[in-house]
Amino acid sequence: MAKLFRAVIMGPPGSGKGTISERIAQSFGLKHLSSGDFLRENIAANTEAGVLAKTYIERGLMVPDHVMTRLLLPRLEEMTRHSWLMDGFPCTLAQAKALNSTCDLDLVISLNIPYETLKDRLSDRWIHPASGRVYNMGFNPPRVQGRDDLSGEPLIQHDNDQPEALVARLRHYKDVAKPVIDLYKSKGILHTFSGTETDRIWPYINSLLSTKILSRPEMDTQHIPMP
Ligand SMILES: Nc1ncnc2c1ncn2[C@H]1C[C@H](O)[C@@H](COP(=O)(O)OP(=O)(O)OP(=O)(O)O)O1
Ligand SMILES: Nc1nc2c(ncn2[C@@H]2O[C@H](COP(=O)(O)OP(=O)(O)O)[C@@H](O)[C@H]2O)c(=O)[nH]1
Repeated sequence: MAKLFRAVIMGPPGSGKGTISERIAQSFGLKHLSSGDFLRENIAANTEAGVLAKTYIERGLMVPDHVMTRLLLPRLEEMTRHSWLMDGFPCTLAQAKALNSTCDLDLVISLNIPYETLKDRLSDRWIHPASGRVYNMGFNPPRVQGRDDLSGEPLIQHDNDQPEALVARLRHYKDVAKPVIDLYKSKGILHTFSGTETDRIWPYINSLLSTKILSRPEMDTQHIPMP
């Protein structure tokens, strides 16, 4: 059996982690795992960790490391037969160390996007809160303005996506991500991509992954695109 592939995608808010993860999942058959999705599922199901996480998210705060690891690591440990790409975790050194003790990562993608680009994208980001699906009025608009494509429910904007909150969020990202990036650099698995447009970065990520993921048929067949 081909070796399973484990990857992480990192980057500041608005850098395109979710957008690029979806493309990777579609093209390479990896399962796209998202910390935000796990949190939303747990909040909806009223689990102990979900109830706790909600109190932080409602205040616009990061969820504490021990809650994140308690929530995510058992789920990752269960995924013994799937290759996956994790988006949104780890985002602190403590989370990275906890993940390290659970699995060996093959690759880390780090997105390096200029501030002005992040500001423009996020001020135009619309979200379907129940699912976390994201839209951008210029880049990937919903089919019906202001409505989620699948459910038809209204889209919202987050206050913390607006420029006033963004500077603090980016500063926080830089502070907490730096030691994580240094750790993955020292392990020799970090690949950084810089640019202002997802469509221009994507071919480079695509060709990197094409060299790393050789045996697609062994992967989760549900996610393999039809020929
Ligand atoms: N690894 C994590 N550690 C702590 N808190 C987290 C983590 N991942 C997500 N959260 C929390 C903070 C977020 O406000 C909330 C929802 O996450 P997410 O859906 O990734 O949205 P987001 O919009 O804040 O991130 P981004 O702007 O990077 O896409 O969950
Ligand atoms: N204009 C523009 N918007 C983009 C591009 N790539 C992603 N977006 C949008 O920018 C926002 C942030 O992207 P997202 O994937 O949510 O980033 P994340 O916060 O890192 O997960 C979303 O509204 C995307 O639709 C791009 O190349 N150009």
